[in-house]
Amino acid sequence: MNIVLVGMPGAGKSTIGVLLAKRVAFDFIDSDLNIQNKTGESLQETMDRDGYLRLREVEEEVLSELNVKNSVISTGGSAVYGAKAMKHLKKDGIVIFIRASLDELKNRVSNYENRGIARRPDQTFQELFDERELLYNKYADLIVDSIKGQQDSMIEEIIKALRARGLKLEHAI
Ligand SMILES: Nc1ncnc2c1ncn2[C@@H]1O[C@H](COP(=O)(O)OP(=O)(O)O)[C@@H](O)[C@H]1O
Ligand SMILES: O=C(O)C1=C[C@@H](OP(=O)(O)O)[C@@H](O)[C@H](O)C1
Ligand SMILES: [Mg+2]
Repeated sequence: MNIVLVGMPGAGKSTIGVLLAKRVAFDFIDSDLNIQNKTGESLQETMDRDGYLRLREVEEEVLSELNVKNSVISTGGSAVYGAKAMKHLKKDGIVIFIRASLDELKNRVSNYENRGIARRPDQTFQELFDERELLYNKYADLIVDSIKGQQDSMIEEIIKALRARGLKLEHAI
């Protein structure tokens, strides 16, 4: 069984993911790095040359090809646009929506224009937030609020919720 983190850019998926993996003695995958490995370039370079839809396409390929167990998978914020990938991840994974407020995200993502977010060029942060909120909720098995400076207690909350769902986590400390 895997633990899959979804949510907006800046929500804390990568930060929480690696800490959580260490806590529960799972492997850790940040799918953004897998994408860069596959393309041999940065996410921004892929998007600059081929557009944001191409980045979403590669992301879906990478996620659909994952064949892992006992792993925490921190996805990129646009992963939920890939229905096939999400179906694949949900087959053997619990999906956790790391939910941050729009205001908190705005503080954390200061460089919205050039941070490599896979979005329509005319789309505002608010519009993107609203569009994606629906998708994160649709795929989430669990929702955990991303509280400023509270990474440790978020991890406690996740472990508690996973155990309540029957996940063994026998090596968790
Ligand atoms: N709970 C939190 N409180 C304060 N800052 C956080 C929290 N979680 C993440 N951050 C910060 O927000 C930024 C984005 O985090 P990151 O893990 O890269 O998010 P994501 O992978 O969801 O885009 C980083 O600078 C990180 O240190
Ligand atoms: O939300 C997005 O469109 C994206 C988020 C990024 O990952 P993080 O969510 O980890 O920042 C990365 O996958 C890519 O730049 C696109
Ligand atoms: Mg990330």
